Amino acid sequence: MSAFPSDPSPSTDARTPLFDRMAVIGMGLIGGSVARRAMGDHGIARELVAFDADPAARDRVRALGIAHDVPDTLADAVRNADCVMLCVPVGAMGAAAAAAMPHLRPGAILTDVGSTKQSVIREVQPILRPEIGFVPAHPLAGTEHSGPDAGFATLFEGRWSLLTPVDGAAPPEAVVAVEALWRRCGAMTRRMDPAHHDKVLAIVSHLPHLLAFTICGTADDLEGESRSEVLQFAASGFRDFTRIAASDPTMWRDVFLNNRDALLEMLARFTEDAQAMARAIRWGDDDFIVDRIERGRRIRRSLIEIKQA
Ligand SMILES: NC(=O)C1=CN([C@@H]2O[C@H](COP(=O)(O)OP(=O)(O)OC[C@H]3O[C@@H](n4cnc5c(N)ncnc54)[C@H](O)[C@@H]3O)[C@@H](O)[C@H]2O)C=CC1
Ligand SMILES: O=C(O)C(=O)Cc1ccc(O)cc1
Repeated sequence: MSAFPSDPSPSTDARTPLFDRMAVIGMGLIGGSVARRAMGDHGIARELVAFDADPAARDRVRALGIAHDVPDTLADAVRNADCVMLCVPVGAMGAAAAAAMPHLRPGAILTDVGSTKQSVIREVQPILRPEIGFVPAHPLAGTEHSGPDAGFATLFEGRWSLLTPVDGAAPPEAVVAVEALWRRCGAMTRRMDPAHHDKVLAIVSHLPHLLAFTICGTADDLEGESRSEVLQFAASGFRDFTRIAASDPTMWRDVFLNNRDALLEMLARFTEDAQAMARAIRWGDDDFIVDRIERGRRIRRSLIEIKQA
């Protein structure tokens, strides 16, 4: 494995590419965004190869010109790559890693962008060849859109990318190289324990998506006039939920099923808190209600302060 220097700068200047040949597997929102960034001469890869299991997606990637090469097999895409990034739904990570493994060249780095980290590690680690470095990662950036047309090169700018390296799964220089890759995508990086990652993401991302899907379902179940009025008079609160609820079903089914324990724990806590709010409304407990709303406002203000800092 070649030695990669530590690269703390988030600069986007053209420079010596980190990788000679990088392969992106799964050319949807995230893979398509990484590919567009890498094709934009940000010192990421000299050659960007892309593969998607869906032939229509491969054709679209060719038409968009967001990869140097789009082979028809995963084996051809990963062969001779020094970095392979899996950008498929988390439920497909194990199969994609297994399909790639025999064709990876010794010293190659295998990384992923999955929204859950323990499940991906559980599936990839047992099949990892000793001469391959595996560096799990997760960019905290996305939209409700999916597919090859949804990506854009600036998606990761100013956003976090969390790395959850596992002892013995990759040499230190492979972890540094993946950090450098995300910085060249414009992201800030942090290393995190995989179990901790899954707990944090359960509350900041997975539970909010679950709530959005559920509230839209609840509104959709209303009968007659009330149901049509939901759409007619939807104010910004409900609209904000519908944006999140427009996200890809396969991706989110996989996230929920692959972060089951942490998500169910957060859902149980949420349900308890929602019940406490229901009780306060029933009994007219003004102080409790105001206290909860003020907490929400404080969190919103501190988020805006962090963004402006
Ligand atoms: N959408 C988002 O906002 C974010 C998603 N992620 C993670 O990134 C990954 C990709 O998500 P998106 O790009 O949003 O999904 P997407 O649905 O836009 O794209 C996924 C692509 O993977 C392809 N695919 C599925 N199985 C495959 C396989 N076995 N081999 C090759 N290609 C395969 C599909 O045909 C599709 O084109 C997921 O693991 C997701 O959890 C991470 C951060 C944000
Ligand atoms: O669109 C949104 O609101 C998101 O929350 C994007 C997102 C979705 C999944 C992730 O794992 C990370 C970020």
